[in-house]
Amino acid sequence: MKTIDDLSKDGLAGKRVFVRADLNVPLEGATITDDGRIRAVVPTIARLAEAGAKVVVASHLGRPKGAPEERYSLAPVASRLGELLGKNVAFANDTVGDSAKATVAALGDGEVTLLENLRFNAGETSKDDAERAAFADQLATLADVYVGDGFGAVHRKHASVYDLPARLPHAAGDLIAAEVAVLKKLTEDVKRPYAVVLGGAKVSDKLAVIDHLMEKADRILIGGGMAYTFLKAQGHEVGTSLLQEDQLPAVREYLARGEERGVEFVLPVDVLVSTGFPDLEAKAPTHPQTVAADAMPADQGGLDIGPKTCKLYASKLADAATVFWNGPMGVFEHPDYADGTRAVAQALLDSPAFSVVGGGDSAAAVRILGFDENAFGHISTGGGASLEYLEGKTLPGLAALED
Ligand SMILES: Nc1ncnc2c1ncn2[C@@H]1O[C@H](COP(=O)(O)OP(=O)(O)O)[C@@H](O)[C@H]1O
Ligand SMILES: O=C(OP(=O)(O)O)[C@H](O)COP(=O)(O)O
Repeated sequence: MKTIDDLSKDGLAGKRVFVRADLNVPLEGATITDDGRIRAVVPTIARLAEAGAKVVVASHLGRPKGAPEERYSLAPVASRLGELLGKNVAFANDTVGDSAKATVAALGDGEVTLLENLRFNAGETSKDDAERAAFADQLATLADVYVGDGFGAVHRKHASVYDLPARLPHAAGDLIAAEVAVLKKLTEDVKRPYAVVLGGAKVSDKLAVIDHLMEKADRILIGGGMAYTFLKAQGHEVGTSLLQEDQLPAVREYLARGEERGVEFVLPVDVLVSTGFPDLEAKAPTHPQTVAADAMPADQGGLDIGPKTCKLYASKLADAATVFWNGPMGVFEHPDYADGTRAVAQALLDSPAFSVVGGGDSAAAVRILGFDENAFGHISTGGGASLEYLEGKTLPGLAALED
């Protein structure tokens, strides 16, 4: 992959450089609750601006369905990016429309603009090659050079990630280069025992990587929204919990294969349950009950791992030499359901293991719960992206940056 150093050889002053970042940060209303993903790409943007480039930054936020939705606007991110860069960031309130064209045309050398959410355009995520290509053609008119630095989205075959770099001279940004350097080590020389902790809410995406992880990991600990498909596969009631019904046969097969191959699956022994989903903005107390994982009431859902599970998971991480963790153990955004995630983070710090924490929300959780991010081996900005990288897959957004 070419780097910014390679691009710099031809000079960047006066060139419009499109930076595909992952600025998909957690928001409560218009308040950014963790700006880690913005800080992670600031060095790349600052460096390009210092070289005199006209920097056009673009990202997705959340999962809007191809049309504008106010709650997924990147406007709050433009302000924060400006504060972190120490310079004004002009915000274009569309992606390839009049506002974007005018804002980019008005950029002076060394100035920065942020475009509105790429996913407000159906072409960004379309499975139809021609539709994606048409959107990439429109994006290409806004730039002379492409820098891919949205590591968290490199596993997505999306127009700005995959199709656009084919249309412009391109290189990897400093964040992608740094992420790949660390994760590459985990694919080559992993010290054992190797434990993987999986949780979070993107259950279908992440269940798919377990097949391969079983070839690599000695132990797989399951929490968060992932846990209930496993508990159900074992025949337990999971009430109103997140459940990937169509994956039950696959999960049963994983459990059977794990037993055969000596890969240990560690599942919750107790969980916190409640009726309904907690209000993450008001954060009013919800009085959850702790129940055994095989005795969940049919009218309630699991929102965190329980105290016995926290102890069990800490013991399974204490003697690991390498740990990869993606996905919070519960709905950590609400204080009633943050203890499981806190316990796993603490267990990683107490363990001598080299620990990699990956994922927008996992990384945010570690910081929001007050842990020192520098105390972990590596905090990756990508969850699905790092899991698929570890799987050995060709990631569209990395392949597109190759020469
Ligand atoms: N039991 C659960 N039920 C519903 N959502 C959950 C549960 N456990 C965790 N979550 C949610 O998972 C989300 C993060 O999932 P995900 O996006 O997969 O992680 P990451 O961004 O780290 O890859 C958090 O917003 C958290 O509230
Ligand atoms: O948050 C992200 O991924 P992650 O939750 O796996 O870390 C990325 O921004 C990708 O978002 P997507 O999973 O909606 O494509």
